[in-house]
Amino acid sequence: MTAIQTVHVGGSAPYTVTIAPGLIDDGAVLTQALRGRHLLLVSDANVAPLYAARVEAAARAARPALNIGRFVMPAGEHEKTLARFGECLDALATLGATRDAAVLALGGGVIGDLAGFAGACWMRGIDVIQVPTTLLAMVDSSVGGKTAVDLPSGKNLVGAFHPPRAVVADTTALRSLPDRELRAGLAEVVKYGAIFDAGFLDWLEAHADALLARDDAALAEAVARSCRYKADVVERDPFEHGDRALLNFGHTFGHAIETEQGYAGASGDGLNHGEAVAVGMVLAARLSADLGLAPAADARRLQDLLQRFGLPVAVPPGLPPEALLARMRLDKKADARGLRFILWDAAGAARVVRDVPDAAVLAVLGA
Ligand SMILES: NC(=O)c1ccc[n+]([C@@H]2O[C@H](COP(=O)([O-])OP(=O)(O)OC[C@H]3O[C@@H](n4cnc5c(N)ncnc54)[C@H](O)[C@@H]3O)[C@@H](O)[C@H]2O)c1
Ligand SMILES: O=C(O)C(=O)C[C@@H](O)[C@H](O)[C@H](O)COP(=O)(O)O
Ligand SMILES: [Zn+2]
Repeated sequence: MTAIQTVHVGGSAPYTVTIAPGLIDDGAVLTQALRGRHLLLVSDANVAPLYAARVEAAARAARPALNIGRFVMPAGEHEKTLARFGECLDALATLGATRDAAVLALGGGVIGDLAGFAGACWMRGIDVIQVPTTLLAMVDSSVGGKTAVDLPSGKNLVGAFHPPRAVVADTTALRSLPDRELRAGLAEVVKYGAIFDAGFLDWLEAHADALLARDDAALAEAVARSCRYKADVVERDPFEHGDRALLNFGHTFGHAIETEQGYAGASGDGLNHGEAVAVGMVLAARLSADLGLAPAADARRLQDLLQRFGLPVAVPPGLPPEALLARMRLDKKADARGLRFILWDAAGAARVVRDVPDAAVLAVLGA
């Protein structure tokens, strides 16, 4: 029996992450933050048939007067676009959503980011309830208030910080998740160990088989621990002026790969976000070793763990190092002084590093 777990995210707009089996049918928890009469459920074409009717029924049972609309879009990173964002806003207009309305994001990180951004923009900001259904969304994207859509020129280039009013993670939703997506989520779980806590890497190594076998208790613990790491840093630094940037470990490389591949992860012709981050973390760890900042053994340890989780650890063929470096210059961590990298001094101890020579970056990219 897996118990209910809660993680409090403090700060000026506090909220609770509730993690337990069965929450998709729990109207009281799903609607805990609702203030008005309108709710737009946003989901994708894979998730909606599995869970949307159950969420709607539970919400209606708890709040019979609720006027619920539904916006369902095609699945995949290549759909996290301004055009779909516009359609989501149109759905809010059709619903007649007032300023006390809420958006409920039911799905993975693509839905959470896009619906969250719609919530941030509709009438300059309405409430957002995140109901993550992928491991990646439970451990990372549903928490922290980063919302965005992609442009062809770069990942998450249009977005806003807009914290949710509640996060409701039903761990039984992970049972229908494709294996590939489970592994992608494990990449962001590994990230917390890599940047904050080598002891968590020990735990992941010890529980790798249980996690891959979708053992309920192991998954629930991985979700709750990950949310705690994220809540801690987001609470200290909600707008990424400081150490929240550490959550971007592996992302400067990973985002460049995703963008260069045209966000083709869903079709299998490219890496998805978690996979690209896995490659990026290995490159960041190698770069740290090449620069003499960290032991090469720690990079090998990270690579071994990611491989054990079935994740890619090398740049896919056909992506020229120079093209990836050019993509990285439009990363949100770059500023007028140039690129900033999240590197580490050792496993569990990440930091921001400037003035990394291009040659060293190109070398880990395979030039
Ligand atoms: N805002 C943040 O802080 C943050 C953090 C990490 C990642 N992200 C973003 O999240 C996105 C990646 O999220 P993702 O990995 O969840 O991808 P995703 O949303 O594309 O979901 C992956 C796939 O799983 C399917 N799916 C989702 N839940 C399912 C379930 N329970 N059963 C069956 N199928 C299911 C989806 O339809 C999709 O095909 C990227 O756009 C990334 O940039 C944002
Ligand atoms: O919450 C954060 O902060 C993160 O960086 C989490 C990342 O896993 C996530 O992919 C995020 O969307 C990347 O942010 P970006 O600012 O580089 O787009
Ligand atoms: Zn990420």
